[in-house]
Amino acid sequence: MVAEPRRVSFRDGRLASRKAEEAALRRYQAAAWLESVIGHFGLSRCPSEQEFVAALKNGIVLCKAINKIQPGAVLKVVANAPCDSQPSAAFQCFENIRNFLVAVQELKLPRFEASDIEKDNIDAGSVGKIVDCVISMKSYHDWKQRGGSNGPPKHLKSPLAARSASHVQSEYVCSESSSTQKRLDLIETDSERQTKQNMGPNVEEAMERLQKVILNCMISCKENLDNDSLKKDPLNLVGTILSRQLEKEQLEPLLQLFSPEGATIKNGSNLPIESSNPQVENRRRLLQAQETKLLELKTMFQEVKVDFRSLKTQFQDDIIKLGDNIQGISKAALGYNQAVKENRNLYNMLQELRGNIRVFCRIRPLINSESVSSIEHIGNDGSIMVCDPLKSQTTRKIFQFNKIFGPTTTQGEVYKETQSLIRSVMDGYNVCIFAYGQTGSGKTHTMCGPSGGLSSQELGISYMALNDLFSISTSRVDVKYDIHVQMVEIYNEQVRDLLNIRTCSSNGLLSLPDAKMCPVQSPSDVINLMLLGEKHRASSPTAMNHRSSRSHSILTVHVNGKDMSGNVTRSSLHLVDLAGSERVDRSEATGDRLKEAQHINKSLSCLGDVITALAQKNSHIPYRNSKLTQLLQSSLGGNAKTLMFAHISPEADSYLESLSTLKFAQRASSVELGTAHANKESNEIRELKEQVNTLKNALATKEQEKSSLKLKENTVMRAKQVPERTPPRPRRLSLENPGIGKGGIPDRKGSKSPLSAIKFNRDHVTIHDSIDGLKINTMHQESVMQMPAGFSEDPVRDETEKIITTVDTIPLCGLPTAADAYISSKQSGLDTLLRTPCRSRNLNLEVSQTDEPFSAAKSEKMTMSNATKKGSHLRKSIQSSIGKLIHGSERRNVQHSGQATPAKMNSLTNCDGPSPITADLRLRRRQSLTGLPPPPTMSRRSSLGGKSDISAKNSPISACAAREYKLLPFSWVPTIKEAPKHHPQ
Ligand SMILES: Nc1ncnc2c1ncn2[C@@H]1O[C@H](COP(=O)(O)OP(=O)(O)OP(=O)(O)O)[C@@H](O)[C@H]1O
Repeated sequence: MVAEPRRVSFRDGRLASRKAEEAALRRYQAAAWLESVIGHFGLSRCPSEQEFVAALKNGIVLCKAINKIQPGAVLKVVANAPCDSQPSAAFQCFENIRNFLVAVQELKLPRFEASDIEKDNIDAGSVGKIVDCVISMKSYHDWKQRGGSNGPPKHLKSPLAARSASHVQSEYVCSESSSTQKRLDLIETDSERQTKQNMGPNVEEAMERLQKVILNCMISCKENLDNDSLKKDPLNLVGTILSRQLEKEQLEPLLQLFSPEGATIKNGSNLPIESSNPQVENRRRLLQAQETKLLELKTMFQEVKVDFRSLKTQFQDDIIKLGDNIQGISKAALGYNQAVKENRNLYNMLQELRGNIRVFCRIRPLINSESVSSIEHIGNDGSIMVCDPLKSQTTRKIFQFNKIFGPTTTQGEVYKETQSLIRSVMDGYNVCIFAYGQTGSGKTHTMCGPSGGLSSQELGISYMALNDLFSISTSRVDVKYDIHVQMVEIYNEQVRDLLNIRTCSSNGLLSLPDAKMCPVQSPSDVINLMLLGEKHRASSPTAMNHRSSRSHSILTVHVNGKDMSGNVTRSSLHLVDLAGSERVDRSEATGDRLKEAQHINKSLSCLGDVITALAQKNSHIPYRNSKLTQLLQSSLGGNAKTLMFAHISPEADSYLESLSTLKFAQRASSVELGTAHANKESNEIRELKEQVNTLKNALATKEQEKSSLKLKENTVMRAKQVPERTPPRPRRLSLENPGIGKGGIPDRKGSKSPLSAIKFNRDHVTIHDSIDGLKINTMHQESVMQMPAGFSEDPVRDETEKIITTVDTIPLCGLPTAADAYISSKQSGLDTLLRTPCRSRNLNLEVSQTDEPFSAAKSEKMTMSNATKKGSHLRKSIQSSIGKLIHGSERRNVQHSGQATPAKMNSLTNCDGPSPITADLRLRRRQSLTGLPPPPTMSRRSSLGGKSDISAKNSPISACAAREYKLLPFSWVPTIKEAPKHHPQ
């Protein structure tokens, strides 16, 4: 439809300016009223249309105003909602306006449409409606203030409409506009009034609305506003106007209302317009507005959706990247953790190799859960951070140990970490575990469990350790274990047996000879013994602990194992529950308790001194300052594996004690004990020991017999009283003098004999193999905390250890096995045997006679194999040698030497008969003894009588001497090679 060009006349111009004036006047009026009601809201006194609309756009002012005149009209005013481009803000504004309009409607005041105030390009009509609404609110307000008298307020419409309602006095209406108003009043004709009456209240409202619409239409269609047309056919005029307007606004329902018969009024396009209820219409409009809004929102939503999608993609990309990064970081963290773990393992290994005292720290739970803890952090790597929470300015201190157990750690978890150490007892290691810490910090809890608590969860380390030892002993079917238990306490510097109540007498070494050694067969035996021991242990209540141990208790478990092949292990496990250090002011100890506390503190201070001295590697370690340090000496300075549990009370008021414990523990962890050795004894060593023992006994018997023989001989001689004395028998000399002094100890001064050469040889060999084994035994002996001699060791072993200790001091080099053999034999009487022809022990010594450099390993190997193969043969030969020594004559010896055993046949061919070498050696020996050149021929008799050496070649002593020469250092060997030259043949 093409719009008709508008005719602009002078009158139109005047009217427009008038209308503008009117509108402005009303706007000012509305603004002034709003300001008077809600206060200044940023609008000038004479606002432009734009300013006016902008100030009311968010609906806050309007809502506030209507709430003033009708409190609670708008329940929810969305404050501070600038109607910017934000959808949420726009929606809030819309909410305000909508609520306002609903309230206005409820008050039956003229209203405008939400779209009127939201329009970006405002028009006069819309602003006019808003102004009308405000002015009507003002009227309503005035009416209410007047007490609601004189009927319901008349609402002033737009300037023109206001004039038409001429009955209503308006102070703001200028007198100049009266003529115009009069003209406009024609709108409300008599017939109209009649219609209004017929229509009822709804229709009245619809009429009002229609008036408004018409007015707007008239404003925009000014050409029709001449008196004649209005007077002639106002209905027709209005119809025309409306039909035009309808094109624009589609106000069919209103037009239908306007029709007096309710008949259909044709619009410009002659289409029927359906009648409608104004409320429905309002709703429809509202709906439309909302739909529009919804569409906008939909569009916005679509945009947001797109944005969201892109954000989602971006987010997913970021997540993937983040995942990759996290994976990288977690890999690095894993690697780091592994490195830390390896580091710790290596550190622990290093400590183990060095033999450091291992230190575990255990923190007991707070007794009063409301107290403040001084433990700030417990690290997985064995670090602990403490601070004094009672001081505002406190420095944090960090300590590092092998392991930290927090307050929630169970007994089982603690034992798990200790298990490997305890298990090594079964492999022959000495182990010492001691619990240290202030009174009440949980030492007894760790070692023995809580008082009376013997459930599997609560058992202390001691019980669990013994259980474990028993389970290992039953699982190892090839080893037979004997387990014995001792339990003592140090109470006021006295050592007391807890399993057999009496005070142990202590010698200078503070051994426990009197402590009862109880064999145990099962864990229940142990539990019974421990309960007995704990019952006897001194404990009393103090202010710090209701069951304070007043003594140091030491539970020692001795484990002796023997396997099928006869290998033996001996080890011991010391489980020490120290008494706690205490500040007597805090423990409130008096009388006996005070005395106990003094002794406890003194002995712990001595322990501290020992630890410090060990840590500083001092030459003097003050073990003897207290009974405790004396008892722990082997564990602190020996070859044992030692573990210390440092116990901490986490309470803030125990901070100083905790700090002192941590410092002590740190010092202890730096103590290097040296590598621990297993106390293993092989079967071979044991056999050798047995042999030594047998030989010792044989020697003793022989000595006895020899002295009795001598006695007999003297008696016979004395009885015969022969005037011509028989010349002394060199044979006797040869038996008695060389090498053997009184009591079987070789005469070292007789160095002219080949044995002296062996002595020389011995001086140049190194202790090896079996000597080492014996030495280990010595160390073991030292580390067994000097337990009762009767129980732990046999005399032979003691003897052997003495021997080794003596030998140890002699600088030796080369020929280790020879030295070993010599040393063992010399002390046990074997030196005599060395001169006998049937000593398989010498087999290995043959090796040294070759020109090739001596191979220690070869020799060792030979020694081992010989020792194994010829074990029984050795024993036989020793026995026969002893027989010979006691009874044998040279002749028999010669004969005997001729009857070589298979072993001898193999290896001692040179010794078995007269050979050039043996003859030569004999000659040499005789020469060395007599200093005379050897005669060309000598009878055997003369040899014995010292006159002739004929039979010397057949002498077993010579034969043996020949072997002994072969044992001598390399300087002897060339002489042997030269022997054939001097051979009488
Ligand atoms: N890890 C723990 N979990 C639960 N309770 C504990 C723990 N450690 C110690 N306790 C409790 O704390 C109290 C004191 O412990 P305990 O008697 O073992 O200390 P102590 O160091 O041996 O003291 P004292 O040196 O005076 O003998 C006990 O009641 C014990 O049950």
